[in-house]
Amino acid sequence: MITVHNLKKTFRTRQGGLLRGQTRVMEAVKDVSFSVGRGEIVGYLGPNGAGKSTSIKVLTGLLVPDSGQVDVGGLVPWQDRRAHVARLGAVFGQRTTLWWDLPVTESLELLRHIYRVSAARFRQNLHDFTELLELGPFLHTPARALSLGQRMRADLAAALLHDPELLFLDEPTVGLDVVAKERIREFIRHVNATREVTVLLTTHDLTDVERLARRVMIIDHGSLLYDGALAQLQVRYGSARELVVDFDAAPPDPQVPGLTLLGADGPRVRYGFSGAAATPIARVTAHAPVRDITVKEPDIEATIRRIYEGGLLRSGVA
Ligand SMILES: Nc1ncnc2c1ncn2[C@@H]1O[C@H](COP(=O)(O)OP(=O)(O)OP(=O)(O)O)[C@@H](O)[C@H]1O
Repeated sequence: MITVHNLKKTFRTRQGGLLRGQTRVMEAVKDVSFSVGRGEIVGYLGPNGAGKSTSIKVLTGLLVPDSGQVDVGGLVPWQDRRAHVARLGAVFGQRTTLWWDLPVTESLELLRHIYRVSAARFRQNLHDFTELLELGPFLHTPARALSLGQRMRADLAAALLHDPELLFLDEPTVGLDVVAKERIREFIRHVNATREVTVLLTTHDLTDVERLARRVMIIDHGSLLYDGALAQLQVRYGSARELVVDFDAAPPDPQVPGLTLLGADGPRVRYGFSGAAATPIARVTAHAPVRDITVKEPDIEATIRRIYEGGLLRSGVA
C-alpha cells in the first residue's frame, strides 16, 4: 500500500535576531524507508519535532520531498494529488475538518459532493457510521457546539465517507476521557477489520498504540530508529519484568541466586527477571517463607521514553 524509499525533506528558514539573514537548514526527514501493507495499522511514534508530520505531509501529497521515492497504492502523492486524495482520509485530533457553523449532516453532504460519493453509497455509509459512532443525537448540531468526543466521532465519519483505502490518524483520542477513547479505538478496529482500511496512527498516547497497532515505527531527529512489532520492542528494549515478593519476615539476606535484586523494604523485596516467571517464583519460595507474590510487567511508556532519551537505537534501524 505504501512504499517509502530514502525519503529526505529539508526546510530552509531565514534566521532572525543575532543571526539575522543567515539560512538555517533543518533536516526534518533524513533518510527514511519503510513499507506498509494493505490493511495494516501502524503506530508512528516520535517525540515533538521528530519528523512525523513532515513525513505524513509528504505521504498525503502536501509536501514535495527533496529526494526519495514514495508510492501509495501505485501513485506518487504530490504528482497525482487528485486521484491520491480521493483514496485517503485523515483525522486530526487537534482540529476539525467539519464546517464550524454547519450542522454535521450538512458538512457530510458537502463532503459527499467534494468527493463525488454516489447517493446510495453515501446513504449506506451514513447509516453505518451513525449506528457505529452513535451520531444520531448530534447530526443536526453545528460543529462548534459539539463536545470534543462528539466532534471526533463526526470527524471520523467525515474522513471515511468516501471509502478511503488509507486513513491517517493524528492524535485521534487526544483530550477524551477513557470511555470515549475506547469507543474511538473500537470504531477504528472495526473499520480496519471490515473495510481493510490501512491506518497510519500518530499519537503520543501509547494506549492507543497498544490497543490498535501490532507494529510501530519510531522516528527521531528525522531518522527511523525502530520498525517492528510492538511486542518485540518490549522484549528487546523494555526493562525487565519485576517480581514483588512479600516474605513472611524481612529476609536476613534478600539476594536470591539468578535474580536481580532491585530493592528491599522490610519483608517486601523486588527482583528483576526476564522470560517466564515460574523459575524465579520457585527460587524465591525456596529462599524463605513467602506470603504473597506479584509479577509486574514492564511499562511500554517507560520503554519508549528510554528510547527517546537515550537514543537507545540510534545506531540503526532494528
Ligand atoms: N514548514 C517548516 N519550516 C521550517 N521548519 C519546519 C517546518 N515544518 C517542520 N519543521 C521542522 O522540522 C522538524 C520536524 O518537524 P515535524 O513537524 O515533522 O515533527 P513532528 O514529529 O510531527 O512533531 P510533533 O509531535 O511536535 O508534531 C522540526 O524541527 C520542525 O521545527
